[in-house]
Amino acid sequence: MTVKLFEPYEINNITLKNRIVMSPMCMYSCHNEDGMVNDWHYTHYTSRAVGQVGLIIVEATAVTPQGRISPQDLGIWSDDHVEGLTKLVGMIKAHGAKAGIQIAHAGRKAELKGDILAPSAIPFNEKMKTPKEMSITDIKETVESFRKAAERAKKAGFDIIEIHGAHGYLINEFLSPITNHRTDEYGGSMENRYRFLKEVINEVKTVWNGPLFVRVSANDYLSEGLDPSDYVTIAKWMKEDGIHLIDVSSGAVAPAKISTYPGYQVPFSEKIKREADIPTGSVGLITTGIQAEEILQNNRADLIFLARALLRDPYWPRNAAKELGHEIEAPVQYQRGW
Ligand SMILES: Cc1cc2nc3c(=O)[nH]c(=O)nc-3n(C[C@H](O)[C@H](O)[C@H](O)COP(=O)(O)O)c2cc1C
Repeated sequence: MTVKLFEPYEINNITLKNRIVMSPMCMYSCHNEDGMVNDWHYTHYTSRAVGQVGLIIVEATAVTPQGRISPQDLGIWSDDHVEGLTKLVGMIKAHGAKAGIQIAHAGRKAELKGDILAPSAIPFNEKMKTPKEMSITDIKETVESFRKAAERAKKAGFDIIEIHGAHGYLINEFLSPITNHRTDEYGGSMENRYRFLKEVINEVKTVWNGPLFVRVSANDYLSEGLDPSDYVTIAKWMKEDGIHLIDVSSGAVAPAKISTYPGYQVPFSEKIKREADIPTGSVGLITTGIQAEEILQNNRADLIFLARALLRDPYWPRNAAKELGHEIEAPVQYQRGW
């Protein structure tokens, strides 16, 4: 039986050399609150490319200054960001990985000075600021900022764009009835709550024809929130709107107690993949090659997204290959010691 984890994967004319994806992870490492890439980012991302990860997705990168989660987040809200991102993409690709970027807006979970934005004026918890309810102008401007971010990502040479629609940030806040109490065309029915994401997708697609992913939180873990069945419907709409893959995460739209265990989000990916008939990525406590291979062999996801496992071990792919009895070529520099 071939080892699927190390088979190439083609998506919308881009070929990944294997199915291993570095999941987006904020590094909160910008200096001067300017959103600029610095040496930390070059080293951090390039070392995972050297470690033979197939696709590196650069962390949640803010489409507006107000859309940062923290002042140290990476930014893509200005043309000044393109130069550093171009160098980063070049370094990632020089080591054989494809480069992706997650474009994001933090919504009511921004921990910043000044106004923060959300579909409705409901704070995340009692310690956080009450956001301003977005006007139609705020909505239109934010949708446009996603398009401009995509244009800059294209200029920087990224292969893949992922829209951050998960974890209780702005897009997730529009989708969930817990955080969206609007009475206009952006609130009420699920179709109306999807409208903001639909507009972001359509706007991004005016400038981007490469692979386009969306990360979702497929379960709010609260009875009044969304569940994986709702996300099957949303995934069908996203497929119609031209999304190529759904990266399936969960939670964080509102405080909720959940228990996590190895592969706890895999069933959500499996359900969306089967019932909406769209490629998915699975993420969450996937730590071994055998676990990753089981998910792929049983068609429960198309790509394996790894976060903390790759923080601990940039050479995770090499170790997973050993575990699965599969040979992968070492980078030239390591051929004596791989
Ligand atoms: C330090 C850190 C930063 C993260 N930042 C992001 C982010 O920028 N965007 C995102 O969608 N998820 C983010 N996540 C979530 C991860 O991408 C991933 O979904 C989660 O950690 C579960 O995967 P794991 O069990 O492999 O770590 C972050 C996680 C960590 C540990």
